[in-house]
Amino acid sequence: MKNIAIFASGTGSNAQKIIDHFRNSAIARVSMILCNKPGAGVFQIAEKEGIPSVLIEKESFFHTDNYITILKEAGIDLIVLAGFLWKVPANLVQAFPDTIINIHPALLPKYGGKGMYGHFVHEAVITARETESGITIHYVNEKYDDGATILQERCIITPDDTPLTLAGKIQLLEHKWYPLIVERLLTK
Ligand SMILES: Nc1nc2c(c(=O)[nH]1)N[C@@H](CN(C=O)c1ccc(C(=O)N[C@@H](CCC(=O)O)C(=O)O)cc1)CN2
Ligand SMILES: NCC(=O)N[C@@H]1O[C@H](COP(=O)([O-])[O-])[C@@H](O)[C@H]1O
Repeated sequence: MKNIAIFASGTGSNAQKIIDHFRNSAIARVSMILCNKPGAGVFQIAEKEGIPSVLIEKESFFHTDNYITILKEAGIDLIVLAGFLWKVPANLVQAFPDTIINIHPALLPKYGGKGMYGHFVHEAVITARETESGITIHYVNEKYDDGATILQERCIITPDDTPLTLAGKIQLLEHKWYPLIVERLLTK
């Protein structure tokens, strides 16, 4: 049984889909949820699902190895970032080589980097009059959105699309593909 830790900062819809995917699975389980935003919706998901949750404290996260210790002692096999809005520090990246993944709501390398998260991404894509967008699932390195790509899936943007309608198209792709990629990585 593999152990998954999910890092999130918001609603947690991707976390919920991953939890649902591995419910009653012999392959893996979501054994920990970590979040840096008190009151974030993902904490309600953790409580509902009976999954231990951790509130990430900024100073400790960026200046100690405390969370590395927590994750190692929990026997975490894969760290899944799902709307986590802080840069994972180098010590954590180095402690879990090729074991941290992220989902980005655009087709990297475009529309990535500092400031490019959530609705900001979709607004930039619509403003640029792109005819397609999509998702990128990638390994996490010390930089934002710079790690090796694992999967990209695309969606068409129509002239009547807004940042909100595009977000809906992107979310459907995320919810379909992220759980499948997590399982593929844990069974290869
Ligand atoms: N070391 C890494 N850490 C993280 C990565 C990564 O690729 N490497 N991905 C991000 C997720 N992400 C895009 O996919 C992303 C999230 C947030 C930001 C950003 O600009 N954040 C703001 C802070 C926002 C806040 O605190 O509310 C900032 O850094 O000023 C960019 C990209 C997760 N971590
Ligand atoms: N650059 C990072 C970024 O923008 N991540 C995005 O945050 C959302 C989290 O939604 P959720 O909390 O409902 O899973 C997702 O759309 C994810 O792609």
